[in-house]
Amino acid sequence: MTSAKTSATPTSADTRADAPPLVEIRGLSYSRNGRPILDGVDLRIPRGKVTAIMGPSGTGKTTLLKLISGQLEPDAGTVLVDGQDVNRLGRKELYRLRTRMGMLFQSGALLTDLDVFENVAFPLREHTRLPEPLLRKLVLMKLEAVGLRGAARLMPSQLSGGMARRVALARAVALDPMMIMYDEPFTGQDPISMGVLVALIRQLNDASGLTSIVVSHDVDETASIADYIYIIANGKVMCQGAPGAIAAETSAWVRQFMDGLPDGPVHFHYPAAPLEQDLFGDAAGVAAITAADVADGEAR
Ligand SMILES: Nc1ncnc2c1ncn2[C@@H]1O[C@H](COP(=O)(O)OP(=O)(O)OP(=O)(O)O)[C@@H](O)[C@H]1O
Repeated sequence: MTSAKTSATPTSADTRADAPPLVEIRGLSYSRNGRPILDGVDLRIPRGKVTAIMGPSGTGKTTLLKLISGQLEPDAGTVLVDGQDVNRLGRKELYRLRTRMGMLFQSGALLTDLDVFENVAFPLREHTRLPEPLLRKLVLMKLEAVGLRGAARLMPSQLSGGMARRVALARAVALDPMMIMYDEPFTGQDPISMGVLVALIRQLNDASGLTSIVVSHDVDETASIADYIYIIANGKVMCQGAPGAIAAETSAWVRQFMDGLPDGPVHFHYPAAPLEQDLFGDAAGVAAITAADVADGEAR
């Protein structure tokens, strides 16, 4: 008799190569005040993996996370999360789905009048009716996972920036979400804290069977833990691939972004008249920069 092969955990079953992605985005467009931010973006976030979304400042990465969590509504396209179209869900269903999405935003401050323990306990008290002894165990386990069980009774004002970010991370995973979205998790961290956070994101992802989306400008750190990278610019996916493939990519645009080169297809200089003309010509030279010059400069 042959026994059917069963997976040890639901997570290992979900991460099969043929499993549908946890997040699937098709033809997503979004504009603000008539200005297109995202323009026909297609993207797949596989289960159990760390997917990085990178791109220049102001290119719509945070906007994309807000569209995934249903905080914003797209002009066109669909966002499927765990098979559910977030823009077709009723309020209650969307709320329920959101409790399964952990978020760690750069500005995700801790509640200053609650200690570390109570900050992590907060979502559990809000969304569950767990008996106190069980809640206590869960909070301590989450704090243990980020290395801060010993800091449970400290107040946020007594924490370093890196510790505060780790407490926020413990709080973000308190409800055991299926996925976690990080928006610039390394900003303002010293190299040691950054190294700790980088390792922690990968560790939490793998140990808890999470799916992680990391939006970051920190190219090397992010590439070091990502399974797959999307680079977004001008409202579109400019490039995508495994970190090795992106590292081997030769396009001038991708090289400028990944290698942090000050000049390239994205210009260092805002379009201007020749320097000699500005310095030694008449003042009209400055006024002579027309809207057409600017448009031409941006198109180059
Ligand atoms: N509330 C808002 N009102 C109007 N415009 C906005 C608002 N929020 C964002 N934008 C604009 O939308 C565009 C995309 O912003 P978004 O924050 O998504 O970019 P980003 O890629 O995350 O940038 P960064 O890397 O600097 O955080 C930017 O041009 C920004 O100015």
